[in-house]
Amino acid sequence: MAPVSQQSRIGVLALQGDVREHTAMLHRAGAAVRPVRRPAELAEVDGLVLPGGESTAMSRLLASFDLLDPLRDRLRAGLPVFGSCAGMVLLARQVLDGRPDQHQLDALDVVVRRNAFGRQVDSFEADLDVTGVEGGAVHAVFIRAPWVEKVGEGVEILARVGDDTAAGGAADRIVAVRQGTVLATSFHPELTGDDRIHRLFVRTVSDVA
Ligand SMILES: NC(=O)CC[C@H](N)C(=O)O
Repeated sequence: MAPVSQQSRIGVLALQGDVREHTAMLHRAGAAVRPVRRPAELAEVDGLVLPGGESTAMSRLLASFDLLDPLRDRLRAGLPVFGSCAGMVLLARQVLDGRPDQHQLDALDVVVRRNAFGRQVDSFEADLDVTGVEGGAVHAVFIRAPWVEKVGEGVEILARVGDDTAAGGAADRIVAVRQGTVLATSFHPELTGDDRIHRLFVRTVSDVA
């Protein structure tokens, strides 16, 4: 098999959010990386990352850059995608506390609660076991993070985090999921210098490319 770097062209949606950080991690994970801002750029990639940032802003920009329908079409056709935080919100079938004008990509059969862990000041870090990631816990950074409130049948839960502020006692919240070639995390693996989640995604892309 040819090295991953020659096989997989992975796009990073470059409209808003932490595009640079994802780009650096994908390079480290051995992928050829392209910024995606236009339909023609989207057409050329074998996988796509939707970065962390602000999902309402990103969804508006997707519409104004004429990317919404082409992206939905490619996702329906099986384009592998990884969304972190705001990216997870965009991929979800439904968002519980989304803005009424927020567009959903509906590529992941989950219901998410946006800003579920609270506001910017409630950002936190935690060490998580993530299914499919070997070599010990993943240090996860949560910034105004969503959690997954409900998963559909084909969705695999990869990680949970304890929420000790939950009403009625501590609860476990779902913070990483996979459905086929769609991967999503509530947290930001692009910010911690640990490229194992990006490697997992690059492997997924090269398996289907
Ligand atoms: N760090 C993030 O990506 C925050 C996501 C933000 N809460 C949103 O709804 O888009």
